[in-house]
Amino acid sequence: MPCQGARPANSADDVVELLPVVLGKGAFGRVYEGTYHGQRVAVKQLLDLVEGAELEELQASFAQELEVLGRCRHPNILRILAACMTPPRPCLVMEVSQASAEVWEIIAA
Ligand SMILES: Nc1ncnc2c1ncn2[C@@H]1O[C@H](COP(=O)(O)OP(=O)(O)OP(=O)(O)O)[C@@H](O)[C@H]1O
Repeated sequence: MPCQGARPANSADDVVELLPVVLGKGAFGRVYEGTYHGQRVAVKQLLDLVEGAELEELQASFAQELEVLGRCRHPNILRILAACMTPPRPCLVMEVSQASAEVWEIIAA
C-alpha cells in the first residue's frame, strides 16, 4: 500500500529484507531492523499468533496507524516508507528511530 510520498510497491526491487535484530516489542507484535532500497529501516510486523475477533481488532488498529502516520510529514515524526496490509505478514516499514530505550519507555508510559 503506497504511503504519501512513498513509491508504489510494485517494482521487482521493492523488497524489504529483515535482519535478525529485534528493535522492540509492542501491542501489535515485534519491530525488526531491516533494509529497504538500501536504507536501514524498522519493520513493524503484526502478531501472527492471534486470530478471530482479536486479529480483526489488531488489523483495524494497524490500518489506522498506517492511515494517520502515512499522512504525516514532520521532522519529529517517524515516516512510514511502505506497508503491506495483506496476510500472511502485514507490516509497516518506517524510518529507524534514533531515540534511546529510555525515551521509548517514557513514550510508552
Ligand atoms: N521506528 C522505530 N525505530 C526503532 N525502534 C522502534 C521503532 N518503532 C518501534 N520501535 C521499538 O519497538 C517498540 C515497540 O514499538 P511499537 O510501536 O510496536 O509498540 P508500542 O509503543 O507499544 O505501541 P503500539 O501500542 O502501537 O504497539 C518500541 O518501544 C521501540 O523500542
